Amino acid sequence: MFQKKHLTMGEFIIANQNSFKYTSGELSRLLNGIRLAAKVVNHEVNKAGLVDITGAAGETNIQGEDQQKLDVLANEKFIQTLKNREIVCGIASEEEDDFITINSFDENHQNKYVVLIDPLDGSSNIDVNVSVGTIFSIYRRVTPVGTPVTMEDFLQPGNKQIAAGYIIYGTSTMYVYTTGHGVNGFTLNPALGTFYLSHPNMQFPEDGTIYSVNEGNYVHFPQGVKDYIKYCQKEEGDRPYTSRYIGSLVSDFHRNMIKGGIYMYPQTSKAKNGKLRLLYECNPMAFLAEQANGKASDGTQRIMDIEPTELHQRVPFFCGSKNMVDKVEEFLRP
Ligand SMILES: O=P(O)(O)OC[C@H]1O[C@](O)(COP(=O)(O)O)[C@@H](O)[C@@H]1O
Ligand SMILES: [Mg+2]
Ligand SMILES: [Mg+2]
Repeated sequence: MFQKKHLTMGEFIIANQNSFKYTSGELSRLLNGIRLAAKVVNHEVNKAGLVDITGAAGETNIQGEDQQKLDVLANEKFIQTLKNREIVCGIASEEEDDFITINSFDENHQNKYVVLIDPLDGSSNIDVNVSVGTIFSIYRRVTPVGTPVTMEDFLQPGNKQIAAGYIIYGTSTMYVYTTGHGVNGFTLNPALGTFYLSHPNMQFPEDGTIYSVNEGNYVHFPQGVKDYIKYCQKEEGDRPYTSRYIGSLVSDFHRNMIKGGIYMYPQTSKAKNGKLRLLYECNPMAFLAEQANGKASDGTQRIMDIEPTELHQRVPFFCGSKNMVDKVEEFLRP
């Protein structure tokens, strides 16, 4: 993998597209399409508060959540940009009840890729100027080219992903992705509008000292999670660990990947599958975690081996430094 620092993202994609099994330039164009939409959304996010793009949009999505104006705007920008790139045959989004079929310009369903997207992650942080993100997951279709895309193309296990990544709109804007050859991070130079390779070959430290969980739900957690949190807080060895929870999955994951830590969104007595969505939150973050020497599980099994059954299904999520995820699985074992 060619990872010379300060390469532009465009140069990096071209330099490395031969490491990709189906090299035809289509995946490169798809990754570049996401980069374009990310810049448009970044521009909007940066002026949140100045112009009327904060607050609720007045609609609820299929999850029963109030859609924020930026959820809707980001959803539109990514869908429009991907539609125009003549590569995608279908898109599924957190903000769309059902998947969207995208036909090729020649009307013969020639496109090969499906994209699953969380257009704006960390919606509860939009209005309070805390970092948010976008998460994406890419698969090759399983139904034959020349036919319309079907649900089967979206309900693939995470271990079939060909690429995944996120954009973080934070103190700087970064694009972090994998195509199954490690994880690389690119930082946007806002003056030039160009992403540069700033974080080559990102790796989770095997051990960490940060745990990220919404402790406000503590009383509703399974006993094993409660015991693990107590373990993190115990004065012993390199503990107590530090509690850090931003409330944006992308941002908590990003920090933990750099510093070493674990992010948890467990099941609760109120939500037996937790909150996070398997297809466009947990699978892409799990692919990145594993490619960065980390680990992701639902407490008992590998996230990427879960056979999906629904577009918006939720799963408990434990993700981060390998030894920390092993430890919480130990506490969760009956
Ligand atoms: O407020 P809670 O219940 O702790 O949930 C926070 C979690 O929910 C999310 O906001 C869910 O994602 P969306 O904002 O895309 O719906 C995660 O980013 C975050 O980690
Ligand atoms: Mg999300
Ligand atoms: Mg979202």
